[in-house]
Amino acid sequence: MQRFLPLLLEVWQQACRDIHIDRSAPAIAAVLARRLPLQRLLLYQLDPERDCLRCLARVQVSASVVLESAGIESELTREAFRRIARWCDRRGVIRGSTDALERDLPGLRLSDLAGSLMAGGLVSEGVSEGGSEGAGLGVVVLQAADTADFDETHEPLLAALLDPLGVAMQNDRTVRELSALRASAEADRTALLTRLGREDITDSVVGADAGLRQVMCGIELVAPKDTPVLILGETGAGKEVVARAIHRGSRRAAGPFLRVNCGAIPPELADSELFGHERGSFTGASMQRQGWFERADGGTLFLDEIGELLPALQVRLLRVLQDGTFERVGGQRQLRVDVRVVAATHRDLAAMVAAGRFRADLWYRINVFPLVLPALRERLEDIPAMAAHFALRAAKRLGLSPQLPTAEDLQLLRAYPWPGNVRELSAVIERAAILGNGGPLQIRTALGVDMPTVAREQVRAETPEPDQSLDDAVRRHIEAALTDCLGRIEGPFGAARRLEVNPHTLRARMRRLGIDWRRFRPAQL
Ligand SMILES: Nc1ncnc2c1ncn2[C@@H]1O[C@H](COP(=O)(O)OP(=O)(O)OP(=O)(O)O)[C@@H](O)[C@H]1O
Repeated sequence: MQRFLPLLLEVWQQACRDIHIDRSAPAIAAVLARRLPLQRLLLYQLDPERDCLRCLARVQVSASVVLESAGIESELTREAFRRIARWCDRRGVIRGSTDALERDLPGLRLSDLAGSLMAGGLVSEGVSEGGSEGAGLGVVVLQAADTADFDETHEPLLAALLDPLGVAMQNDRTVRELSALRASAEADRTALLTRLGREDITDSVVGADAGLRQVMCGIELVAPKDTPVLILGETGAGKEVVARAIHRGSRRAAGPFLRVNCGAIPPELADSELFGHERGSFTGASMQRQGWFERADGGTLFLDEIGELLPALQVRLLRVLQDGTFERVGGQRQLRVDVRVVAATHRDLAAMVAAGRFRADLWYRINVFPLVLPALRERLEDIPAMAAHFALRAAKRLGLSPQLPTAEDLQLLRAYPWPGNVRELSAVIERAAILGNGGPLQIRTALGVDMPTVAREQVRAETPEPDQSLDDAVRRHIEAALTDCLGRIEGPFGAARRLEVNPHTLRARMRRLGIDWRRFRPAQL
């Protein structure tokens, strides 16, 4: 190893110069060409989600350019993928002809490369020889010049190169994942704002001067303090709207507002989601991650559906609320954050405490200032303003001329019991606007008043329980698509195409909802 140090140093330097490996590869190849009879350098990345090998860079040394076949993917059978991944995990090195390499690593398509070749397996940084399976990152292939062959003295050199090239590939992968996540977050934000019919998130509380007057008085009193707030109300009544209003009225308004749906956190990741984890603290924790508490530092953390919080997390949450400290999963260091917690639930928490399903000490801690949000049927005076608000919003979003509800429409809306509260009202108005198609709102039809009884019963039977959260509905929808697509996400037969969303957005949503594509892959694939 000692004798390769100057060369390795140069390779490390080139690898660090540009985090995108396809851009650093030509300089790395030029450095290697001074010690090896090198004609081409090829870098392949393993994609475990799609069982394929993707060519990231294919450099011709004489031209020092990345050739066009970079980016091409070869789909592998499950067995071939596993075989190459295991070989990479062992940091394998092979020398021989195209046939020999393809025989030992089936799936690595090298048929257009003639002459003497060497290949080496790349793994994530920090995984020792024979380390955990699944660290395999990719393969580096070197092709000798036409007039020369690689010999056994070249193998130790390639073995020494696996470290810097592995790190370069890991960095490349991380940066790609981060930019994909960022793009999907941006896309989600834009889509959300469009769905809300807003240019930006400037929340308005309809009914602030009428049915919600008392709630607004409570918000005004408590917002400037750092006291925890518990918002109680039926599903869709506007608990998040109230939580945001508290945040806006607090000294933390310029800080982050983060919402966590406690019922949608996958149990095995719950600790890490809330409190973060240190790198390597469990399988799959390839990077350090900040949890929700750290990310909400200086702002407000909205714990929605707090009644669903797992018992173990109830204990940890109590500790953060008491002294503001916690540790990341796998970490020793105590972290201190300045976070105001606003919690919400549609459940009867007092009854859950009495039944032993929610910790009494946590309940006292979060129940310092409860705000009870009345159901929509208890504040019928808000219906005209809300119906007008949602009608104008729907017209804007659908590109239709604005139509307001008539007196007869309002009478119908007041007579309806609204089990789904404001969320349901907003959906009914949007449906009425679509049915009206620019003409008067079709409130009767949208409410199902004109439907024959049989059809109405059928709709009712198919309507999800009001208790089913939006996350549950989205999860079921994604899982159905993954089942049909055998776990594939991208490509013409992938779930993203079927759901008409960007694959990055779908992956981010699956991560958030804790959906693992592998569950949908048939065993033989
Ligand atoms: N007072 C209000 N003014 C304007 N829009 C409202 C109001 N209340 C609720 N909404 C709208 O109704 C929908 C549901 O509100 P929100 O998500 O705050 O309800 P929630 O009680 O938090 O629901 P869940 O219990 O399902 O989490 C949102 O689109 C929200 O913008």
